[in-house]
Amino acid sequence: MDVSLLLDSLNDKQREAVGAPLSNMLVLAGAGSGKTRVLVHRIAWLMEVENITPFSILAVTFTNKAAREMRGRIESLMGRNLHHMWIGTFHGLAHRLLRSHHAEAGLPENFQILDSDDQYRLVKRILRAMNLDEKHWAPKQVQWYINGNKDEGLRPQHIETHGDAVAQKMREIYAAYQEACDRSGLVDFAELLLRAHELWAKNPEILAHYQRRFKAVLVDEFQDTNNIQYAWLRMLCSTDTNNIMIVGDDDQSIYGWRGANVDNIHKFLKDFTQTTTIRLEQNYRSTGNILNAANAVIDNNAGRLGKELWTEDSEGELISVYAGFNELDEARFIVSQIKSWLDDGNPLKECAILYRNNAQSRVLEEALLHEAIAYRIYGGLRFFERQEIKDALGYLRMINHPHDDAAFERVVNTPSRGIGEKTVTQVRVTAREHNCSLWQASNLLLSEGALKGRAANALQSFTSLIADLEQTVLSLSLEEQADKTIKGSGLYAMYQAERGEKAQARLENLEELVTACKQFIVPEEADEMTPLSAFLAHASLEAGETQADTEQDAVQMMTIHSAKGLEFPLVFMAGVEEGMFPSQMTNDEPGRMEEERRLCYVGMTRAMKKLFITYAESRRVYGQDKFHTASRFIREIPSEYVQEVRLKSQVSRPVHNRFSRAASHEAFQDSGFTLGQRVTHPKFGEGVVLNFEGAGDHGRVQVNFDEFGAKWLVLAYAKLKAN
Ligand SMILES: Nc1ncnc2c1ncn2[C@@H]1O[C@H](COP(=O)(O)OP(=O)(O)OP(=O)(O)O)[C@@H](O)[C@H]1O
Ligand SMILES: [Mg+2]
Repeated sequence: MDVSLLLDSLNDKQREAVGAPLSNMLVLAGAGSGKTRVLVHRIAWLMEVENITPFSILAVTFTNKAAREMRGRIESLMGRNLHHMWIGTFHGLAHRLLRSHHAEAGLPENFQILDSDDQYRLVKRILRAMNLDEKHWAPKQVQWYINGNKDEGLRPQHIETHGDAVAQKMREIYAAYQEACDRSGLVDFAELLLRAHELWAKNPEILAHYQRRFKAVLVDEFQDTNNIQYAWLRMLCSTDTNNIMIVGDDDQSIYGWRGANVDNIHKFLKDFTQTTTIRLEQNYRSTGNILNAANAVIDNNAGRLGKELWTEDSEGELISVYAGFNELDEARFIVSQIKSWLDDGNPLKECAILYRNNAQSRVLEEALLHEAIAYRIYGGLRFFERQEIKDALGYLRMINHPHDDAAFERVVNTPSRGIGEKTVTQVRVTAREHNCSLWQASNLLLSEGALKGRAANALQSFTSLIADLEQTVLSLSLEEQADKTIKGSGLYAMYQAERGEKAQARLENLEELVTACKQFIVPEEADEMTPLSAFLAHASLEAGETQADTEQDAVQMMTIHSAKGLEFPLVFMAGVEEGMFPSQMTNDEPGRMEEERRLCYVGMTRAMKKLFITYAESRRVYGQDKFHTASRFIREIPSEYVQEVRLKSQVSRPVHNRFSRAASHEAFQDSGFTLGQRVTHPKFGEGVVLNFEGAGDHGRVQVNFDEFGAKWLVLAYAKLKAN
C-alpha cells in the first residue's frame, strides 16, 4: 500500500502523531479534532511502516460499537482482514483473557457473566440471607460499594474499616456476595477487570507472554479510564519494548461518577517517562457557531488542561433554543423539526436526539411513534436487558450450566408453576448449609423427600423441565436450541396468553432472539466454547449495542453518555433545564457540576451542522409536575450564537424574561386542574391540560384538544370540567 495515503488526509499535527517514531505518546485534544482518526491511521502506519503484525497490536475503545467501527475503518484503509488484531473494550478484552486462562484466574471453564441487573438480584438475596433490612442496606448502594472497591482493586480483606460497625458490615456483605459468585462461577463486570489484573499480577509468566506479544497498545477516550484499568495498562506496558499511545480530552471526562479518574492523564505523564505529547487544535466536525458556543460553556470549568480549538468551517446556523410548555410540547417540537428535516430530503439517521436520562426517552418515543417516524434507541431498554429476553436467556443459562444461581432464581417460577417463596427459601437455606448451588440443593431436597405434596411436585416439574430441555437441545443448532427452549419452557405460551400490545412486542422480541442466535457467529477467541456458551457471553457483554436494525433509516436516540465519540449532522439536546441537566443531585457532590458541564460539552460537540437545545418549563417526573427554568448551561452560551425559536402554529404568548419563564404557579393553584389532566370544554370537547399562565382574572390555561389542537383559554370563562 502507498503510505502517503495514510498521511494525505491529515493536517500537520495529526501527521506528526501518526508518523512518529515508536515511543509512548499522548494525544490531548478537544472534541472533533481527529483523535480517533489519528488512532486509526496510526495503527495502519504501525503495520505498514514499522512492520508490526496485527497480532502484536492491542487497541482499546470505549464501546463495542466503537470497536467494530474501528476495526472496519482500519480494514478498509489496509484493504485486508485483520482478525488477529485485538480491538475491544476493557471489559471485552478482560473477558477474553479470562477465557484463555480461566484456571490460572481461579475460575471454572464455563464461568458466566453477571450483568448489573442480575448482580442487583444477587445482592438482594445475600442481604436476605444475612437477615439485613433493605431499608438500612439499600441493595443499590451495596452494589455501588462492591463495584467501587473492585474498581480500586480492593478485595474485602484489603478494606480498612477502622472499627466502624457499618463499614465492617458492608465488608461482610461484600465477602458473602463474592463467595456466592465464586461458588456459582459468576463474574460481574467489575470483577472481569479485577480478575484480569490479578491474573497478571499473580502469574508473571502469563504477563510476560502478553508483554512480548503486544508491542503496540493504543487507547481511545483515555480520560474515562478508571484506576484498575489504568493499573492493568501500566502493568502491560512496563517493559522497554511496549509502546503505548493514548488519546483523550480532559473536557470530555464524564464517567467520574462511575469511578473514572481524569487524573490518570497526569499519572500517565508521570509513570511513562519519555512520552511525546501532541495537541490537535483544528476541529473538523462542527460549524463555527456550534464550536464557539461549546467552547464558551466549557470555559466555565476550572482546572482544565487547556486546549485551543478552532475551525475553518463557516459560522453556520445559529443554535436554536426552544422552551416547551411541558415535556409533551417539547417532544412535539422536536418531532416537527425532524419532519421538516425529512421533507427537505435528508435521511433520518443523520439526526440524533440526546438526553440526560434514559427515562426521558419514553415521551419522545411516543411523539415519534405518533408521527410514524422510525427511531432506534441505543442504551436504555436494550434488547438483551428486556424482561422476556432475560427470562429466555435464564433458561438457556440453566441448560448451559445448571449451577448458575442467578439464572435459577430468575426462572424457577417464571412462568408460574406454583413454586412459592417458601420453597425457594428452603432451597436457598439448603444451598447455604451444603455450600452448593441452588440446583444441587433442589435435587437434594427432592431426593431426600424433604418437600411435601404440591411443593415437591412443583419443584420436581422445574428440575425435570431443565433436565429434559438439556437432553432435547444438546445436539441441536444454536438457533434450534433457543427456539425449543423458548417454547418448551412455557415462556412463549405465557406471553401469548397475556395478549395486548406489550405482550405482542415481547413475543416479537423472543422471536428476534431466535434470529439473533441464527445470525450469531462464534468469535475467534471463543472457538473453544460451545456456541451456546459463546452466545450467552456475547449477550451479557454486548447488552443491546446490537439491538439496532442498522439497515433501516431511523432517528438515533441515546443518552449523552452513550453519544461519546459519535457525530451527527443534526442534534437535539432535550431536557436542558435546571434540575434535569444539571441534574438535581449535582449540588450535593463536589465536582459534579463540572462533570455535568463536561457532559453538556460532549453533547453539543456531537453536532456537525445544526444544534437544537430544548427544555420544558414543566415536566412530570415520577408522577409529579415539576417547574423548571432553563439550564445554566443555556445561559452560559453567548447570545450571539443562539436564537430562540417557537412553533409557528402556536398561539403566541407574552414574552417574559428570556429563558426564565415557568408555568405560573398562581394560575395553576387557582384553576383546580393539574397538568396532564383530561378535561372537557363545552365547545372544543375533550383534551389534556398542557400549561398555566398568569394569575387571578388573567389566569390562563392551555389545553391540547383531541380535535382542535392546542388552545389558550382564560380560566375564569373557560367552563372547563374535569373528566
Ligand atoms: N485532517 C482531517 N481532514 C478532514 N476531516 C477530518 C480530519 N481529521 C478529522 N476529520 C474528521 O473530523 C471528524 C471528527 O474526527 P474524530 O471523530 O476523529 O475526532 P475526535 O477528536 O476523536 O472527536 P471526539 O473527541 O468527539 O471523540 C470526523 O468526521 C473525521 O473524519
Ligand atoms: Mg473520538
